[in-house]
Amino acid sequence: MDRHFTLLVGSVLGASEYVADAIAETLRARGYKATILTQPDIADIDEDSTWFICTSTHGAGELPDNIKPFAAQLEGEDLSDIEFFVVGLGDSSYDTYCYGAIAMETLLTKGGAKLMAEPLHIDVLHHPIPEDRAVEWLEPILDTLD
Ligand SMILES: Cc1cc2nc3c(=O)[nH]c(=O)nc-3n(C[C@H](O)[C@H](O)[C@H](O)COP(=O)(O)O)c2cc1C
Repeated sequence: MDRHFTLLVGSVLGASEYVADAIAETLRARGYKATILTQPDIADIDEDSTWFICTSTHGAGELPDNIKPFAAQLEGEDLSDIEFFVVGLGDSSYDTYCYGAIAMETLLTKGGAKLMAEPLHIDVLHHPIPEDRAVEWLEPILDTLD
């Protein structure tokens, strides 16, 4: 019950930040601690916390600029002590749908981190209020956690 989540946000236009806010609110309502990092840096993450990636995709399947340095920090790191969740925002009209979220998942998994639930990819074409979809996905997962 004393789990601490660190939300690691990748966003250009702010939608993923709204989603991270809603996730943090949901976590806090359950008694968990939640910290949001909008300029994620490995040095700022509480070492006992569960990581919660929340990122959109921009460009041709690229991560938002604000999370790129963090992604670079993870290259080659031993992440075997890390447990993590992933929520990605994307638009399914792109061939590179949710590639940013997939890239983060791949990096973490490569480092040995443990994925705690099947990632959620939110298609903003079909979910005009992505934070509602994120909370709907998260609630039943939290029912089974700890
Ligand atoms: C210039 C541009 C490029 C985009 N490229 C992709 C893409 O390659 N793949 C994808 O799934 N979504 C893509 N999107 C959709 C965004 O990921 C989506 O609008 C998301 O909600 C933006 O979230 P943000 O406000 O947190 O950045 C793109 C959007 C824009 C404006």
